[in-house]
Amino acid sequence: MTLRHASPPLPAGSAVPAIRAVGLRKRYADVTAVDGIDLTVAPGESFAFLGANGAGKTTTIAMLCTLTAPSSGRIEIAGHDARTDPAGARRSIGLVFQEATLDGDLTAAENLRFHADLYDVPSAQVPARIDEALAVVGLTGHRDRLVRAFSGGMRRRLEIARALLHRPRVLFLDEPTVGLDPQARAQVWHHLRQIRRSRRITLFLTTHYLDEADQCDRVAIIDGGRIVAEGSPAQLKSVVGADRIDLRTADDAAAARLLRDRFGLPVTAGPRGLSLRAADSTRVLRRLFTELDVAVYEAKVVPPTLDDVFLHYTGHRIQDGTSPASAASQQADALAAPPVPSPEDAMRPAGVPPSASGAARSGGLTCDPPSGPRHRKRRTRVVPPSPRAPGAPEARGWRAELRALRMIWRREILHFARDRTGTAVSLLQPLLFLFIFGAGVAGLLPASGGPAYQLFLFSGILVMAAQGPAVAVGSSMLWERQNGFLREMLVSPVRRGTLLMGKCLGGTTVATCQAAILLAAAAPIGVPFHLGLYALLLVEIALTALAMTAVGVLAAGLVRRPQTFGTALTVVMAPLTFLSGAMFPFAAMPGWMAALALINPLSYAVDGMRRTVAAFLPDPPAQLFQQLSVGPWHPSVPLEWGAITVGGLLCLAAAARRFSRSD
Ligand SMILES: Nc1ncnc2c1ncn2[C@@H]1O[C@H](COP(=O)(O)OP(=O)(O)OP(=O)(O)O)[C@@H](O)[C@H]1O
Repeated sequence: MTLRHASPPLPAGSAVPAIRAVGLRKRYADVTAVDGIDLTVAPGESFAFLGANGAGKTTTIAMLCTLTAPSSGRIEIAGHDARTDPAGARRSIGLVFQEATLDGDLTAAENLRFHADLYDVPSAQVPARIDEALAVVGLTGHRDRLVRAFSGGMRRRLEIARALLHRPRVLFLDEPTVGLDPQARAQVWHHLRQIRRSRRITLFLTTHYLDEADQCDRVAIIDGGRIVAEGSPAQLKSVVGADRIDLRTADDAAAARLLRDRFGLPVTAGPRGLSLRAADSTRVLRRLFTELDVAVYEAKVVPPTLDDVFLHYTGHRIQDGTSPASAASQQADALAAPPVPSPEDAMRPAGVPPSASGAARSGGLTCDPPSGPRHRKRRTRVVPPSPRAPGAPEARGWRAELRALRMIWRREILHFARDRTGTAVSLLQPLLFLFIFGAGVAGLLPASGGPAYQLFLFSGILVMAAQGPAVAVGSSMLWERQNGFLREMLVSPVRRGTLLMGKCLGGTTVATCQAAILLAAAAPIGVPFHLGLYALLLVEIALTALAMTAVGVLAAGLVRRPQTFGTALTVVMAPLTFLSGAMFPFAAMPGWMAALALINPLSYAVDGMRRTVAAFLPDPPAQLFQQLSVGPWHPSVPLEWGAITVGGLLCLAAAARRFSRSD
């Protein structure tokens, strides 16, 4: 049975709740993480979701923020239906994730700028908003420092600043202070209080810290995926009602016996003395000092806390750690902390469940029917569609999407420009192939070409240099998923297709730049200097990079872990490179290998570039520069590049389709 204090009436003029969820449920393969949650949060309210580890807090917040699709149920954020108008819902929310989701390789200001562009904050306002957001969280002096050098508390404050930048109506905070030291926690809360004072923003936070929940207007206790109690901290505590009296006496055993037999009060003994509950603690204390035949050294009255409320409704204390998902862990919790009976429980007739007595006692409570399978159907309500929230921004147009695309692209370029070591290392392999492997093999082939072998190798080296960083975009997406940054993009109102396109264009540009650096090696190995040739090679490198980036992002949609992606990449790309004709001519391949080369897309890129180089050579050795052929037919160069481009675009479409469906 769920006990709920009636939600406060919405403030005048705000008919649209900040958050409304009805019958929210999320089922993973073998776990029901959220099991039928209904809640309404008014604009300007602060609302805490209090629950132990695994209770379903993060899953609920992920659904409310449109990051995870509910298995069933309905969500509205500031009047926007999360299913039919996810962009509207996303524009209305700011989210501070449980794990840091900042880009450590960007500065604080760059992280904020990135966010402003994703949310299409008017360009003219962006510098002032960045200054303001940094000032609100006390980070003005750290504006141009790389975030990777920030402490945990500074990162969390920067995330709060970022979440506020687009002026959301609702700020979601998932365990905002988890892992922070007490000083950093205090700072975060100081800033949150300031933000609440200065803006009429709705705060929705999940926490398992009681003091944080205690500061909120309303608290919902979640256990096993269900809300078991909801109300203001004072209302919830009033359900427990009784104060706790901690006693130190001259003889605890005798005192406990007397308290039970003479006073009729259930007592628990602990390492720090005796504990009992009393609704009228003042009267009980007076009796203790006058009527108990055992000396009382110390008596401490502790008013009910949210932990007592939590214990009352869940049967375990929140500090006990994980939510008891299984009967075994429930037993362990029960053993670790047996529930202290409240006075109502003590007075309750046998057979009446504890929460029923609480409901009977507390005025102003609303009581949902029990949530067993028989009753669940009756709880499902149909919520009529809400009008659009007043002042809600217009739907995003193509300009906003273009702006986001440019920013995502720019971030890739910034990473590339700052990672000089990475660039140097990835250029090393093709250079080693060209100058060491190439020079060595050239010595073996004096009759068929000699130094011409390096000319032959050159196109393969260019493809290799473009292909590596291009495919690696898939790996970077998986790392971003793992370190959380991808969620910053996914929770924004930007279309997923735009996010993917931005990553692809960024990857294509970086890969093209890397391979273009190798054009500097063209003259030393004898490629004639001709601007037309260099321009053609640059276009071909870019087409190769685009196609391989698309392959990379498609592959990223098929695996979950970046480590798996890295291994798969080595296993797949090494044979494809050898089978592409990059290092030996098609004519030298045995029949089975030549057949495989024909179905290898890299072969067409290598062949296309090689034929471009050959067209500018005065006398290319025929044996080395033999074209790729399907029987007697030689595909033309435009056909080869057309096939590569179409193949790349098909991969991109498949990747976009997969990306738009993933959580
Ligand atoms: N992607 C997933 N696949 C399978 N089970 C999941 C997934 N995400 C969450 N769960 C399960 O759903 C339940 C609720 O998890 P959730 O992360 O929402 O809890 P929480 O209250 O946020 O816990 P914490 O305080 O530790 O973050 C847990 O049993 C968890 O193992």
